[in-house]
Amino acid sequence: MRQELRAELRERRRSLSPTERIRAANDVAASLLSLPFAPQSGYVAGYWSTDGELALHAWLLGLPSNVIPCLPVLAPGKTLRFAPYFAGDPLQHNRFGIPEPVYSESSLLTAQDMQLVVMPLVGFDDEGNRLGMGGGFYDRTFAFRTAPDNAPPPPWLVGVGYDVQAVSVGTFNVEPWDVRPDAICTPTRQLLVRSTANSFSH
Ligand SMILES: Nc1nc2c(c(=O)[nH]1)N(C=O)[C@@H](CNc1ccc(C(=O)N[C@@H](CCC(=O)O)C(=O)O)cc1)CN2
Ligand SMILES: Nc1ncnc2c1ncn2[C@@H]1O[C@H](COP(=O)(O)OP(=O)(O)OP(=O)(O)O)[C@@H](O)[C@H]1O
Repeated sequence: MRQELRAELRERRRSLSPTERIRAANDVAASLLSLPFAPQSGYVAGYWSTDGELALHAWLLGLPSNVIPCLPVLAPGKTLRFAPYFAGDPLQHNRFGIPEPVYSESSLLTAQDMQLVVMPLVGFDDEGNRLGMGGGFYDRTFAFRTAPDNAPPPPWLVGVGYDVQAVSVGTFNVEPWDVRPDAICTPTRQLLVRSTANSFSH
């Protein structure tokens, strides 16, 4: 069921016009930069948009100068690590054909090193539940944010997608391993699931 829904939602985001994409990238950048927990220093991670994903270049350009942007890198065990990336740095394709920075093992950063991570959405609902590409990469990488550890942020996790990726609550089942983002930003909405490090919301 998740697979059919993913196919439909991926098709929806691929079919948006260039004008809609440019506007969405600017609006989401403003939304991300205005989050109550937007970091002023440290490492943050975005993603290199593919398959119609909402592009993050406008957000990257607007980051405070003490913030170091990173991109996800495929790591052993179907997890992610992160490598600093600045415009113009060399890239290489991973096994999904998604560009990653050309990195040395020793320069890789872990999930715990990040202040904030933007996670691409395939779908989401009004309770802030997230549907991804289906690899479980983000879920595995940030499993320490869910039971039994329930570690508080950072990293703050923020889902990003277009408004057409919204579905009603119950359209997809939430699984025990699903990591719920702390916020979801779309071009028109900023859904705060949790906005302080101390408060747990359900
Ligand atoms: N831009 C971006 N980068 C990302 C992710 C993402 O969702 N978006 N990821 C988020 O997890 C990780 C990669 N996860 C992925 C999981 C599945 C597929 C994918 O295209 N699967 C194909 C078929 C599988 C295959 O080629 O073996 C498909 O579903 O059609 C791509 C990336 C890390 N980097
Ligand atoms: N913490 C975990 N430990 C082991 N396996 C996991 C974990 N989290 C997810 N998985 C596995 O990953 C698979 C895909 O999970 P799911 O459908 O939730 O992916 P997704 O959140 O859509 O993808 P992604 O996180 O890559 O964007 C599931 O079959 C699940 O068994």
